[in-house]
Amino acid sequence: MSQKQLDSVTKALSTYPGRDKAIRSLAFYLLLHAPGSVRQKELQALAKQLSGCRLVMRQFNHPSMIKACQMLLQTKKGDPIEYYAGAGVTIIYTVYGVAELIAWLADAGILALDAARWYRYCLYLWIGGMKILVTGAAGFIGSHTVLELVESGYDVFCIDNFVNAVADDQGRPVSLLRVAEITGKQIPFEKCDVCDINQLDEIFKKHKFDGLIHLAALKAVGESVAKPYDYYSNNLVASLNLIKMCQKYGVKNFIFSSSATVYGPPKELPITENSPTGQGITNPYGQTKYMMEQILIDVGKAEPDWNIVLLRYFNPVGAHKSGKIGEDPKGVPNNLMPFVSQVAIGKLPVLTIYGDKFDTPDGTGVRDYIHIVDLAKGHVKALDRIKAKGHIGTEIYNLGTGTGYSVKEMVAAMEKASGRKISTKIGVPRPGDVATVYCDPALAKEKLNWQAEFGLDDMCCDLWRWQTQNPNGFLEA
Ligand SMILES: CC(=O)N[C@H]1[C@@H](OP(=O)(O)OP(=O)(O)OC[C@H]2O[C@@H](n3ccc(=O)[nH]c3=O)[C@H](O)[C@@H]2O)O[C@H](CO)[C@H](O)[C@@H]1O
Repeated sequence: MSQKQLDSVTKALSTYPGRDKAIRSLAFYLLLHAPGSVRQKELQALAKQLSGCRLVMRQFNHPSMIKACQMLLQTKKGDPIEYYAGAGVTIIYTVYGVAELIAWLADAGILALDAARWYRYCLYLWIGGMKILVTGAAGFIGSHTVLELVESGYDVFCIDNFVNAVADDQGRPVSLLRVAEITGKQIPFEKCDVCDINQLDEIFKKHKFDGLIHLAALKAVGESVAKPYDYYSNNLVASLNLIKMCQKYGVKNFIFSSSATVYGPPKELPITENSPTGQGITNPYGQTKYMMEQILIDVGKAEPDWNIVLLRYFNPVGAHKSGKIGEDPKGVPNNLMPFVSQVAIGKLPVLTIYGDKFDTPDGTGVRDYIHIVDLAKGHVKALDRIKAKGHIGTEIYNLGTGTGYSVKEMVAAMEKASGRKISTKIGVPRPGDVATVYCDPALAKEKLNWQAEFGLDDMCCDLWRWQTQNPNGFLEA
């Protein structure tokens, strides 16, 4: 190539207005979506080459970058708006360039870092962080979800009314303070009851949310039977208020925390998203989840430009591997695993197994237990999908592992993780309990590129670490 040709190529590359945005975006798109593709290997190789190509092309921009910096220095005294705008853009590009270089070096095996994560950071820098309102943020699912959101580059704003969370002496949520400790980032929080529409309005007025994750709800199955009014009014009013605020302030991305309970007693196994819902739900808590699904599905039809994702959780257990956040039930736990770990640590004397005559291999109930961190990541993936696609309408996903374990298997796994004997006795079946529940998580794998990564041992070891490091939950903080 002659010098003249080289000069014109260099000039074209450094002045092309879109520069390599298209290549870069395509590379990230392929990296994020290739795992579900049949031509996964080829696509990933192509993505790597495109990304490498981007780095090479960047070199051509160096002279123009230097010139831009010179111009920036010259405009300093003249026009402050031009100066600060220029400085802002230069800083963003520099941060982006460094993140991308790290991603590429990790991808090439030169740096021992998680390349996918660094590519994701680039993507977030490029598109800009989305600001997500998280309701019920200080709870078990909330705190883990906030942590994963922050780690993935999302901006969060957290609200909680402390109905099921612990505050320190200054009224701050202890779980989210721990999340701040783990992530090294501040977690913005305001105490708010989602049923208080005026307070909610103030919050929506102050912040420009790009989406929300609605987790705030009363959730004790037995209590809901005793206090149906509280459950219907709290869970439904809270959700309706949020829908109203979203309409008023133009927030169009709504992730809702639903539950496997909407399927009622399963008619088929594994349960898919197309399995029938709403039949045989035995308690008001489950009914509120089902009703909210119906309401959101209708809102999705009336607001075609909204994105609504209904996440049907199976049985979340475990804790973050740091041992700093975990499930902190008030009083005697209703769910199996918090009960089991409290027996293991000696806070409770014995676990009553609710029936051993079910039609299962060992006679005890079988459930699809999922590690809380996997569950939390499902929310991030739902937002990633909205971000990547722009518009998805209303979608529903099962978040489970697809594997069922019995009560006896769970107790044995916890004995192994804790190294302690867990006393059990056989009781009568709990009203409404069914023999076996587990899901088919294939749709979430296909569309969200999400699947549970942690197994039974991780669930029990992480739960045990949380339990031993925090024998009284968040109270001693
Ligand atoms: C019908 C229903 O709405 N179920 C809720 C309940 O599911 P599950 O009833 O599936 O969860 P769970 O943790 O209460 O029980 C799991 C299994 O352990 C058994 N067990 C439980 C406690 C105990 O002290 N002894 C014992 O043997 C129980 O019979 C079942 O076979 O909790 C989930 C959260 O994790 C969801 O909120 C579900 O919506």
